[in-house]
Amino acid sequence: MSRSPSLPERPHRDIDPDLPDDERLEALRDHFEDIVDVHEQLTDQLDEAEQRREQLREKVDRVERENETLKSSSLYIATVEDVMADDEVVVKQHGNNQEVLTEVSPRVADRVEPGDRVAVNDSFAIQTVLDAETDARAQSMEITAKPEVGYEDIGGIDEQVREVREAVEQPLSEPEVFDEVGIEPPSGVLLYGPPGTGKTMLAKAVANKTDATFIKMAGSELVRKFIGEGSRLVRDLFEMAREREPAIIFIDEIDAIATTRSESKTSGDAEVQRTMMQLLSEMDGFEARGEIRIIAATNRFDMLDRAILRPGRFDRLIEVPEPDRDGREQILEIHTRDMNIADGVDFDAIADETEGYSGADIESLATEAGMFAIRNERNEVTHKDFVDALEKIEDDDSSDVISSAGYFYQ
Ligand SMILES: Nc1ncnc2c1ncn2[C@@H]1O[C@H](COP(=O)(O)OP(=O)(O)OP(=O)(O)O)[C@@H](O)[C@H]1O
Repeated sequence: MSRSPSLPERPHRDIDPDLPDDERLEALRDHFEDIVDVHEQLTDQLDEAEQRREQLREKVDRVERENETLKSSSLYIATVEDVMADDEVVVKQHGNNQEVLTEVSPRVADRVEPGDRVAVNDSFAIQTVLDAETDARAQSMEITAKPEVGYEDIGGIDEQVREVREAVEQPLSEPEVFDEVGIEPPSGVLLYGPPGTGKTMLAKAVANKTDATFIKMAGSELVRKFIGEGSRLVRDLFEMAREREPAIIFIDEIDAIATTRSESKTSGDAEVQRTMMQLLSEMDGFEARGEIRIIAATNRFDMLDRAILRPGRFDRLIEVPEPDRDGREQILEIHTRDMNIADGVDFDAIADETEGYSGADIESLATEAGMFAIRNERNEVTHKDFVDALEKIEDDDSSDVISSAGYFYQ
């Protein structure tokens, strides 16, 4: 930044009033010349300041224009391959892998390095450098080498457990069975039903049973701001799975990228559509009898784009409903396994009282009952604690604590 020039010294002269007239006149003339001199210097400085102001205004206008372009036009994601002299770089665009020699906006020129992920505009000029890709990958995927959930931890959905084992576990553990019979196992399995009913648990339990890495990604994570980013994440997801075979890919909230869209085709919609197409093409590309299985889940089956349900895609649909009375009792037993339960706790009666509760709601109920025991300085949980917990939950929020009650999903 340039420093503002220092001001000229203020002219000052002591003129003795007792001097003869001609000498006083001479002194005043000198003083006047000093003043003219300073005035000229100040005028020069003012001109310079004005020029600088003009330059700054132009710069502000340019930045504002660039900002507007950045905001208004679609940007594409690319990776920098090579940085050359004269602010030129080679970038490879995600999505089509096109390599282009392009220029960098001077604003970001000194920050661009090979390997960076950048956003480019229609003419491939680099507009901005994005966060490190590793971070984006790490943030959006949950990877567990061996999840600690077993089938015995899941209550009330035995039929769904059986179906998942057949469609996901068996192709991984006994692929030869499918070979011998000469059929392809289902490509993808879609679990649908209200929230908190055990869909994620099911996927984790299969991974545990088959010693497969569990890789979870939420559909909402795949809906990205920049063009090409969602499809890139989908590619990363499958790449990650290939690196860690055997693997179970679990895409939660698949509706975020696979809903039926209205007539309006905004660029955001088109991008979501592209992400879904990338997912389908990755699924088409992998070996049905291979070591990677894919499970998706949704609470909004009604909104799904039917294209994803075609054969070869998510072609095995498994509904995971709210637990029935017996299911609720089983889930209660599972979630109280490690609790110090007093004699006389009547799970049968509690199951009757919890109509509309999901598995997750029942888990909260058990925790709440335990809290009542602690508040009363007991280490045993009594039937009354469960009754108090039920009352508290109903009082706290009769509408949304029982999240799955009346939830529309089909
Ligand atoms: N059937 C069940 N048996 C035992 N526990 C359950 C069951 N369903 C849900 N839970 C409990 O609720 C928690 C949340 O369940 P989970 O994440 O599997 O639900 P989900 O169906 O995937 O929900 P969402 O649709 O909101 O992702 C589990 O960690 C578990 O403690």
